[in-house]
This record gives sequence, C-alpha cells and structure tokens, in this order.
Amino acid sequence: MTFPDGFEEKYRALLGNEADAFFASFAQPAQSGFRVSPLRPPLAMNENGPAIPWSPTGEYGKVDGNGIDHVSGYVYSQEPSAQFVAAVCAATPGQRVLDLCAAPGGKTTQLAGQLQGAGLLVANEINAGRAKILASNLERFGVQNAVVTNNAPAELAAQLPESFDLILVDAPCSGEGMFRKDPDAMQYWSPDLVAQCATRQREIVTEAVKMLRPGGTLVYSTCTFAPEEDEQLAFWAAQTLPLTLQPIVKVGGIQDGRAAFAGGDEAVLATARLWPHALAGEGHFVAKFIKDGDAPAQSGKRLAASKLTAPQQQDLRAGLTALTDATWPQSRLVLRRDQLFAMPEATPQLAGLHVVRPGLHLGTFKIHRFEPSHSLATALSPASFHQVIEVTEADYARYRHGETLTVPTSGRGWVLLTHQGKGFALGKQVDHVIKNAYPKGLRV
Ligand SMILES: C[S@@+](CC[C@H](N)C(=O)[O-])C[C@H]1O[C@@H](n2cnc3c(N)ncnc32)[C@H](O)[C@@H]1O
Repeated sequence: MTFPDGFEEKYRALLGNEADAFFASFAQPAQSGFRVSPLRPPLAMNENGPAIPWSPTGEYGKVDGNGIDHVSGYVYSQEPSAQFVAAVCAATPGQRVLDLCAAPGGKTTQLAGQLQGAGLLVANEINAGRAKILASNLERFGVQNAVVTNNAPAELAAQLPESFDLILVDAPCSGEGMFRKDPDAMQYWSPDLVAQCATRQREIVTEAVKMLRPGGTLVYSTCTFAPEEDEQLAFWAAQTLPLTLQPIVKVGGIQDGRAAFAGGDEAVLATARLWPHALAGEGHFVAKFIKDGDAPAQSGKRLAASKLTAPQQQDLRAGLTALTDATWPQSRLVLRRDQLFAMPEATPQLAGLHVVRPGLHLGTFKIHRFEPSHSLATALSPASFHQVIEVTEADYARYRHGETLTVPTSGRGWVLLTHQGKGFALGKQVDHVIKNAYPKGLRV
C-alpha cells in the first residue's frame, strides 16, 4: 500500500517501535461485521459468525445485501470497530437521544435497538442526500421512535437547548482508520485535511454541548488515528467546555487513549483507541464525557398533532384497520401535505428545522382512501397484520424487482409479504394477483 506524503513519517514518529506492526496491519484484509437487530423476534438467521467481543449484538462476517435478513431489517452490516461507539453510548429506554452526524445510520440503528422503541431518537445529518439514505435505513430497521432532520449543528442547537440526555457526535474526520477498507480515501488525505477536520470537530462539539442537559452524556468518536482529531480534541473539550471525561471499559484488545498524543495529559487515558494491529477491526477512537451539573432535559414546546378532517379519519380507519391491529393515538399523528406520520412521544417543536421524517411513515391520503406505507412492513411484527402471505425465494426476488405475483389463495386488499417469516413488503391483492407496491427506489 502506498501512503500519501507525510502519513508514514507522521505515524513512524508517533508510534516508535509499534510502527512496524501498525503498518503491517494495512497488508491484512479489512474486517467485516454485522449486528443482529434486538427490535426483532429471535428467528433463525441465514447470517452467522463469531461474536464481536465489544458489541453485544455484533458478529464477524459479511451480510448479503439482497438477502431477506438484511432487507427485512433483521441484520445491519457494520464494521466491527464502529460497533463499539454505540456500545459506549449504552442508551436506555425512555431517554432523549441525539445522533448529530448520523448518516448512513449504523450507529443510529444501534441506538434505536438500545432504546427498544421507548424515548426519543433525533437522527440528524447535514448532507441532504445522505439524510435520505439515513431515513431509508431507519425504515428498513423498523425504527418507530426516530425523527430525521437535515440541519447544521448550530441550527439544531438554536432550537433544542439542553434537550437531550445523550448525544453522539460521530464526527466527520480524515478517515485514516478506513484506509484499509477504502484505499481510495487516501487520495484526499493531507496534513491540511487533518487540521481542517480538527477545527470542524471543535465547532460541532461546541454546538452539541449546548443541546446536552447538565449531567447528560456526550460520546465523541472518529474513524481516524490523527491525535489532533482524537486525544487532542478530547483534551481541548475537557479544558474548554463544561465536560468531564469518563472512563470507558475496554475489552478485546481495545486500548487506552494515549497521553503522549495530548501533551502528556493523563485524563485522556479514559478515552478508547481501537488499533487494527491490536484487535480484529478497523481504526477508531471514542471519548465519553458528562456535562457538568445536573438537570432534566428540557422538553420545551411539543410538536402539535395534526387535526384530521372527518373524511380523513374515516379513510385512515378503513385503510389501517383492514391491514393491522396496530394503532396510534390521535395525539401523535402528524400530517405533512398528504403524508401521515406517527411521531415519537415527546417530540419537540421542530419549527424552522428541515425535517426529513417526523416519525414513522404511516401512509398517504389519496382521493377517498388511505394507502399504507411500505414502512409498516418492517416496523410492525408480522403477527399484527391481518393478511400475511409467505412467498418463495423466487417470488421474493421477483417482487423486489417490481413484478406482480400470483398466489394460490384468492383475496382482496393490502397484505404483508413475508419470506422465511420475515416481513419485507406490502402488496395489494386482487383475487390471485399481488400488485406490486414495492417502492421504486428500493427495487433491484
Ligand atoms: C463518520 S460519518 C457518520 C457515520 C454514521 N454515524 C454511521 O454510523 O453510519 C460523519 C457524518 O458527518 C456529516 N458531516 C459533515 N460535515 C458536518 C458538519 N459540519 N456538521 C455535522 N455533520 C457533518 C457527514 O455528512 C457524515 O455523514
């Protein structure tokens, strides 16, 4: 592997005797992993591998992106070291959690699993295109209590002061820890890039702290080795902001942060380093802080529910009760043009923010009818649907391609389609035919 100018010299100087092992690790294959969703019932998995020591739901191995386990949100593909970040967060049901740099959603879906549907998860992504991918991954994973926003950290901070118990800043970084997985990323590396990232990270963490309640937890992570973005950022934050570093429990070869990388400050020993030459995973850094003081999270003004007209209520009842036993209280229904969502409990007012998804997408009001959303296929358990049709491997592939299906039993109306007992799509049955309702953007 040929490194960019300045990279090898920098790490030989920083790592001394350890440098040979560090550089030798780049000749080894990148590690792959996935997580099994705790939001799903335990079902037989097609994907299985050795456990990842620091990730309670993580396993080593590759997932088939077109396989039913992935498509139905039973598994999420995620690099092993990256799984340590949300493990450090350890969100508990009922908390108000913000994932500030969230796309494509690896850590957000892990946080959602920890929340078990209880509490508020705000998943923010500054890049509009990536925010859509984030929303789509949350949909596939069946997350019901997430709001997806597309804002700069300062815009969110202006609206949501001291509003969260837990904030994750999985910062945009120089990405050195991913060079083995994605060698093309090396072309963007330079000492200047590292310096620019470090400046931007300080700005992001400064805004994040404003949104954290006193006594709340901030977890900061990168996938780079650069001390400027890691220990030095942690040292700066603990010196400058009302934050105190917290020790992180390290297992499976995870090491302490390096005091020598932050001018000898021993407080950064509390942070965690995942080095590819010391464990089976890519390069990562994690720091955990508590904000000084103690106060409950501000809930501020709540997002008001939408008032549905009498015909809309009727169409909604007819559309949903024909499909599922699941219900949502009127107080959580939010209408955006013709799209209906169920917002999480305690969703704050989001005026002025760019909201991609104010909660679970329930469906669309059409003329005189309510069309249920694809989101329901992965958000609800198959047991809550009135009509479930199990399809073969070949029909599963055909439906995902956009084709209609022919089934042995005649029927009429919306049905859940499952494969191996896992819900992956809704379809509209007319006699023996299932008309295709698979979202165009997901077809393969
Ligand atoms: C390391 S990635 C996040 C990965 C994600 N947490 C996951 O686990 O899938 C960092 C994200 O920060 C976003 N970002 C870039 N500049 C930013 C800024 N100034 N403020 C906040 N986020 C930013 C990027 O678009 C990117 O999606």
